[in-house]
Amino acid sequence: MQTWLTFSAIKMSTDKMVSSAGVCWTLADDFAQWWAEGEVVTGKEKGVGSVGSVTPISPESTAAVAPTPGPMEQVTCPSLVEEASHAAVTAQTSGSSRDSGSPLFSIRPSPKGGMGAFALSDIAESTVIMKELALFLATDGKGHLAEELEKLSVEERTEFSKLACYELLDRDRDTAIFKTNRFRTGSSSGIFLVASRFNHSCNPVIRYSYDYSNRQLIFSTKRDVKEGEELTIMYTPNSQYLSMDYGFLCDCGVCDPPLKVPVYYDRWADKVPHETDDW
Ligand SMILES: C[S@@+](CC[C@H](N)C(=O)[O-])C[C@H]1O[C@@H](n2cnc3c(N)ncnc32)[C@H](O)[C@@H]1O
Repeated sequence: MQTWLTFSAIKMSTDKMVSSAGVCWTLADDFAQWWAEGEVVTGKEKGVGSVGSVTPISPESTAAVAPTPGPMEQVTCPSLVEEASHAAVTAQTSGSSRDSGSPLFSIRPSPKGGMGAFALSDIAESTVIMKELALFLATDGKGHLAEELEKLSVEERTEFSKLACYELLDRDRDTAIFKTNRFRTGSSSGIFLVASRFNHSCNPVIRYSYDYSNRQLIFSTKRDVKEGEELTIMYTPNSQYLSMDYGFLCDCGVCDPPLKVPVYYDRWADKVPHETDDW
């Protein structure tokens, strides 16, 4: 019998509570920092413009081969549902705001494609369903990803290679996996093995923020969730980038016409953790 990977809500001790100061972060602040530090170096990072009005770069620099998705081989990662990875264990033990130890969600095949996260019970609005440490952080800088991958154990490296991969993002498979799954964590991006399994919706169920103090990605519900519902996040507020950056066309039904893009949005910054509800 197959056992899905499940995630429990564990009561947080006071010292593990996240300070709001640690979570608060804006793209504008961070962009100013990269710019000043000269960390804006390659590919997507070559934003043009000033903080607050970042000019989108052309699709070619992200999906060099073609702007529209062709047939792609989706890594469905069958073994993920049976093995608790390093990050999964971290996610479990990092707890949530709910007192019960019962599982809140499982990772299993999704009708959207590949794997997805699904609620195992009704979950109330504003529940922290997961806190996850990064498997690693890396920039797009030449060689940095390879350097970080070198540091992983064999098991961690295997988990990374099982993640979904939109192959048109890069000829190098590791880089393509990195780009398909990364979350922005300031001047670098992080790979979070469990968070990587959450699919996109333009009307997502989950909001996510990054806690710099504890280096955790925090997922919480935006509204009440019903048992069995897929737990989705928003990768980008502009659905036209989903085909170029992730290889699928959005069929959520709420993004046509496209969602309003806030002025501070930089398309370099897909999957930017945030705290507000304004997109
Ligand atoms: C970060 S992964 C998300 C988890 C992925 N489904 C898996 O199996 O690991 C991103 C990939 O998931 C798929 N995906 C995510 N959201 C989707 C959606 N709303 N509709 C179709 N495919 C989606 C796309 O293939 C995308 O490249």
